[in-house]
Amino acid sequence: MTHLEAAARIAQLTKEINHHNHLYYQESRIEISDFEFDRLLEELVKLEREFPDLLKSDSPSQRVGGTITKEFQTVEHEYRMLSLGNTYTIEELRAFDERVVKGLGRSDYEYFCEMKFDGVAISLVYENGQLVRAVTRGDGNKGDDVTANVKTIRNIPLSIKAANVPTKFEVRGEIFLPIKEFEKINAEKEAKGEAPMANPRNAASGTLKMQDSSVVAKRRLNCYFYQLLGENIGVTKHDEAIHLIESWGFNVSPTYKKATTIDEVLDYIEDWREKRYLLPLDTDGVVLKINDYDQREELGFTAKTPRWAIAYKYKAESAETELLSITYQVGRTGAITPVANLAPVQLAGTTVKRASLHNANEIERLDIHERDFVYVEKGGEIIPKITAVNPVRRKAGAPPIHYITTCPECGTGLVRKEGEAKHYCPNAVGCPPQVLGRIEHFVSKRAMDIDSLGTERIRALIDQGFISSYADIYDLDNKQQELLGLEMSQDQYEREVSGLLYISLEKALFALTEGISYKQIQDFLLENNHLPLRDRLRAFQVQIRSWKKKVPANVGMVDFLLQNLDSHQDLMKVEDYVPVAVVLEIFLGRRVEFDRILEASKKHGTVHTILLDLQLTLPDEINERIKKLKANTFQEGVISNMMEGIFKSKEQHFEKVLFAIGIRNIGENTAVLLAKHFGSIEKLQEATTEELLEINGVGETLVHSIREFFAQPENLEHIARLKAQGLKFEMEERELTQLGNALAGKRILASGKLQNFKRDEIVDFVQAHGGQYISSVSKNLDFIIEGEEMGPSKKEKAQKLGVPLISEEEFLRLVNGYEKT
Ligand SMILES: NC(=O)c1ccc[n+]([C@@H]2O[C@H](COP(=O)([O-])OP(=O)(O)OC[C@H]3O[C@@H](n4cnc5c(N)ncnc54)[C@H](O)[C@@H]3O)[C@@H](O)[C@H]2O)c1
Ligand SMILES: [Zn+2]
Repeated sequence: MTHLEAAARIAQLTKEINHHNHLYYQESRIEISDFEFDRLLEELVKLEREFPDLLKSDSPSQRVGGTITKEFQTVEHEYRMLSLGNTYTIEELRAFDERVVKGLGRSDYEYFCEMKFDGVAISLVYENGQLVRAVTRGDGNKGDDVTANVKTIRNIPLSIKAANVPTKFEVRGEIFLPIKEFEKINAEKEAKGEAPMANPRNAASGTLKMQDSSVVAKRRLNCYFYQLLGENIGVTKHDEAIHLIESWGFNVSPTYKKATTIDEVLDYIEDWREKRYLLPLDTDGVVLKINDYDQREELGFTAKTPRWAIAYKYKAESAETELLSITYQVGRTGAITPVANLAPVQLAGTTVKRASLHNANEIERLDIHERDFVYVEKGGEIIPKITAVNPVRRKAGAPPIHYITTCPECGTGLVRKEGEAKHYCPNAVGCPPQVLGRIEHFVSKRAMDIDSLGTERIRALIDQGFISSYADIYDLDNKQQELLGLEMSQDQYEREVSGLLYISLEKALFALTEGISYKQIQDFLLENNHLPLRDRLRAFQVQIRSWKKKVPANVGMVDFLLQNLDSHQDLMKVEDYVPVAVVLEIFLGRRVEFDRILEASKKHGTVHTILLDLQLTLPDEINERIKKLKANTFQEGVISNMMEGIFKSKEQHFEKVLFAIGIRNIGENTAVLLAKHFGSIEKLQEATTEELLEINGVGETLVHSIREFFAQPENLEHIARLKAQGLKFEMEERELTQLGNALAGKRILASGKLQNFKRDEIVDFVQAHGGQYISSVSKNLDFIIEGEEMGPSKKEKAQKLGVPLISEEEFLRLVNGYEKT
């Protein structure tokens, strides 16, 4: 490589690495795996070594990757927080060991092996036994002061009472989100239709940088400690330090081990290669450190890493498998997510059947064709990822995958907003998962608060055609009769391509027989599932005889089923299922022609709705039998409970209704602001852009959302219907004091001139959001809002007392940010 080529490549690598560092540390996101990232960095280091004159002091090879964010106070570290050199190969580990021998001039040293925890580095400073500061690694020299957030982590000791505690010391460790917790949060996010978080590490770093500690407290972050620093701390070896901090109450992972040779280190690495998946957190390797502090000092440091420690990183496991198909999921906000269905393959201790594909760009980038063999990898992410296609195994003539252009749920043409990678279904009012999302929001606690309408019930009502918008909820009152017996779940049904509805064989046999439990039938069918359908039914008759359960009646009913199946042979297409029409014919055959039953079973999704369509009056005995075909059904208690909740919700105040109708970007607090300001939905609808922008916290985006909402005729129709039902679309005469809880428990003072508030307005505003306004500077304050021309003496006092100052803008973001979470 020529000097010129090297210079160009170095510039390119620098740009790329800086980009990934920014994503990783600033935005808690990744676009490439750690392995790919480390390869880029390695290439850069190699080039810089070859062409030393091209090494710049601000090269990413010379700096610790993180940076400082402006939302937090910046604090200088007393001892620099460094990176670790890392390697993915055993050879390089041995080379490291040889360098240690050379550096020390002898080989009587010990290694201390620890797992490399994949979280966020943190430094805690204690003075006189009290936690005084928690700071992120930042750029290694300076970091963000995140003390308030760290204090919410339960197993971090706020004060330490022990005899041997030095007056001042620092401990370092890794903050992480336990995998279980991560999965729980993601499940909740998914249920709300929000984008899930990519992996526990990103989730932990994102959480740690939140502005509102009360939200941080709800996420159960945890921490493992692995370093003690300070003057006169009374230990000379790392293992002693670990035991000491453990005795002071710091959480230490019990996975550490001492080793006297590099071979013992390699054993440790092998030992944990698979076992690490059983740990409660993600780990990405092993760190080995020289145990003795004097020896560490002898070895010293490079610009960004110690020479006495190194990380061995496990390379993400990869496996090859066949792509079977791609499913396109529609989220509750209309976002489309493609998911690859794979031939099952073993990977990192689990069986993988699905992998995420993110978006259309990703499919294009990978150049996936139908039925390709693909490589899947489990990196930092919980859901495995397709990393590449194996072109050698591509089937001749396999067409490339074309991204869908219409919504798989409702058929509407998909759109893609500028600058966004995802496609969306724009049919917010008619697309079933979006309708579900909107109705869930409408009935939620902080909106109309109808808790008797849970997700499963809403889904049942939508699927069976009883509601298709939130306005329909208030018409259910007139349909109570039809709701009786509505099926909650439709798991026992299957629909065949022609549209015909099938029901599971066990449900059918359960309804046709008497005195035999559902469990007995299931067990019998499972044991005999090697037999073809007709033989299985005959065997079942033999079984009924040996059970001696109502033999003539039960055997006779199974005979009916066999006969009916014979006469409708053309309908039998789904394994382990029988056509609903064929079963119903046995019960209803004398009352209605088969063709009508058949037609109805093509139109409807449940036995309940088929029967409503047929409009028959049936004797109780038959009704009881048919009921056994259904899954959980709506009973009178459930219905009256639902109706009561719906009726009561009409009392909800205007601001709740305004929040409930789901205008994009209107959160709970904004709804209150708008309701208070305009007083009625008409006034809001008529408001000019200028009038809207005058309100604190209303920006262009919100104005656009409001316009968009009122431009849709369906929304206007829904509002008209809700109004007719008596919902409140205007403010009542009453004192409005409580706006929200964003500042709950916070003690706040504002100083200097504020842009958005007059003196008494800010007091009201703080109180209305649950905070307490304090009139003088004291150490009890959580923070001070720093206005223009804040008095210097006040400022000095605040800084002395360690009370954080935040700008007015940050303060507003705090209140509004809370609203959005
Ligand atoms: N995929 C991407 O886009 C991307 C971007 C930037 C960085 N990265 C990855 O992140 C890593 C970041 O590098 P880095 O400079 O933060 O160093 P590092 O994470 O490789 O190593 C240093 C850090 O390890 C942590 N650590 C965990 N367990 C430890 C233990 N037992 N003892 C000591 N430290 C322990 C500490 O937080 C320490 O700060 C790189 O290896 C790279 O793979 C990836
Ligand atoms: Zn759709």
